[in-house]
Amino acid sequence: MQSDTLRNRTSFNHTSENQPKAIDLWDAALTTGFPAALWRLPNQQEKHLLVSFDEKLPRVSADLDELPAGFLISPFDNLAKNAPVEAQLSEHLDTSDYVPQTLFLRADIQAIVDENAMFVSDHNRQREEVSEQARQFWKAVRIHQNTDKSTSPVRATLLDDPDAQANYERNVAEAIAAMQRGDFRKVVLSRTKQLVFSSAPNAITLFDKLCQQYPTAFVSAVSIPEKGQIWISATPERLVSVDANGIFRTAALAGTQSAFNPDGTAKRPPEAMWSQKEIEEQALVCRYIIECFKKIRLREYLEEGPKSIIAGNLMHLGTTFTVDTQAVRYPQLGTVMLRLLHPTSAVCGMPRDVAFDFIRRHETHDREFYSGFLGPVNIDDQQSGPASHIFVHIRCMKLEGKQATLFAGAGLTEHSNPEREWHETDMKCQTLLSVMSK
Ligand SMILES: C=C(O[C@@H]1C=C(C(=O)O)C=C[C@H]1O)C(=O)O
Repeated sequence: MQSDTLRNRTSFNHTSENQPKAIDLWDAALTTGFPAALWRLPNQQEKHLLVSFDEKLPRVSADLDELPAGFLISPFDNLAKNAPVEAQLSEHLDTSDYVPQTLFLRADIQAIVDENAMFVSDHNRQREEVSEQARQFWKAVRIHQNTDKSTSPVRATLLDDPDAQANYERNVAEAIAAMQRGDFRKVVLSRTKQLVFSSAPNAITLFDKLCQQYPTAFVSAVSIPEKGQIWISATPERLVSVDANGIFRTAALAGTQSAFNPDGTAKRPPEAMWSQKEIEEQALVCRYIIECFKKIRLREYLEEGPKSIIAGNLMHLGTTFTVDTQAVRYPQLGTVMLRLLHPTSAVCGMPRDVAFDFIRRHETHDREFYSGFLGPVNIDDQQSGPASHIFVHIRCMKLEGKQATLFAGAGLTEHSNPEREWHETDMKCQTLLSVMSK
């Protein structure tokens, strides 16, 4: 197969011999050093894969209206490194001193994989511009197609940090004291957990297991060769979506409990009991979203919830907000809300700037892409037109060869209990850990 034969959309039937599979495209991207993203939207079967021919990814501002088809991944702190926190969080940030940190993987090759076939299209900018990259890439695909993929199972070992719990609980206690003094109302403190594998695991295998185990999550694997990292996640939290019909969606998710009863049976969401602390915590996220709508004087939103929502091994309280951008004549709503919403109080706190500063002073790890956002932008699926689906990057891990770092946080209010919050972050780590022992 020559790249020349791949104009716009080519379909490969999995049943015919010697056709590449998604794993061949993914492995070829890894060996040629091209960035790649693999994802599956909530409640969908089809999987998507894209490969970008930019070895160093462009840093962009997350403008859903301007960007071509691709995939965004933003760190938690996605603002100017050189601007003070107050300036960064101000709505009036002068964008001329602003160095965007959001990475953009342009869809130079895009594949949609469903049960029977794979459809590949190339969005080559100027064909000549990337013809050498395309040649290298398809050559690598052919090599991978003919490579035996049977690998021995990889074992994951948790690296114990004996001080981690005490350090986390001390920070939580300080946050509670600050909130009792009235310094702020909510903050999300996170921690990490380190793992080492017996050999570098294949991200696609983990991705497939996550897709199977969490049908309602946004599951993704993003390879960023310039950082030597692959980020893998199964997040339940939608930040901003604008579908092919111009329907905007966002959600307020907070409050956490196990989705199982102590006897191991699954809880029924409508019967879940929530404490006042959790109800307030989630209400703060709703209020934050409504404040963002108020800033742009948008009143025509549909609010549904809060309802108990299953997210794998956990249950959360969630409220969804929907706007018909065509009816309200606000086509840029997705871009504007993305800018206003991130970081929401589901991952930062309230008031946002004070919570952001508290996190910066207390967390000893860099959150990097954890609690940032990620997702496809202006990507066409098989039926409708282009759509963008951006999610909050939680329930995630960073893979660097054989090493993995899991990230998890818990929303704190003045009524929090440090030990319980630690336990909550442990349950959140289980979302990914549970597929690694299988
Ligand atoms: C911060 C995380 O999750 C967020 C915090 C929650 C909470 O504090 O109850 C619940 C869902 C998410 O909005 C995480 O998973 O790391």
